[in-house]
Amino acid sequence: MDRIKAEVEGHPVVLFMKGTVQFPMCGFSSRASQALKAAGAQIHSVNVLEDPEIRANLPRYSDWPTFPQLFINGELIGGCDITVELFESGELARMVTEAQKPA
Ligand SMILES: N[C@@H](CCC(=O)N[C@@H](CS)C(=O)NCC(=O)O)C(=O)O
Repeated sequence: MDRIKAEVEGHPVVLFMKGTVQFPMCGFSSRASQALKAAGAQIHSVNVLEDPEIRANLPRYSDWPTFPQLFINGELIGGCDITVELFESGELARMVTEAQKPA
């Protein structure tokens, strides 16, 4: 739980996914990472397939059962469907721009 907290609080845009942004291992993770990239996000990704402990505990931390999971500024935004919807409405670009603004 401490490691998950450190990840989500250590970067403005965090995507827990299956595989990597370059080599996604699941269609949902692929779509979410593509939408984030298109929205201009600098994605900090965590490959849950390589980290069974995070894979097992993240759903309890976030109260969200599946992957991918997107966090912006430490807050759960949702999975693939929500990420793509936010991208299509233009809201995702606004959110990542705001989150990545230098302090
Ligand atoms: N509707 C979901 C779809 C995500 C989904 O169904 N993910 C599955 C397949 S990758 C999952 O995480 N299953 C549980 C697991 O693999 O631990 C979304 O918007 O993210």
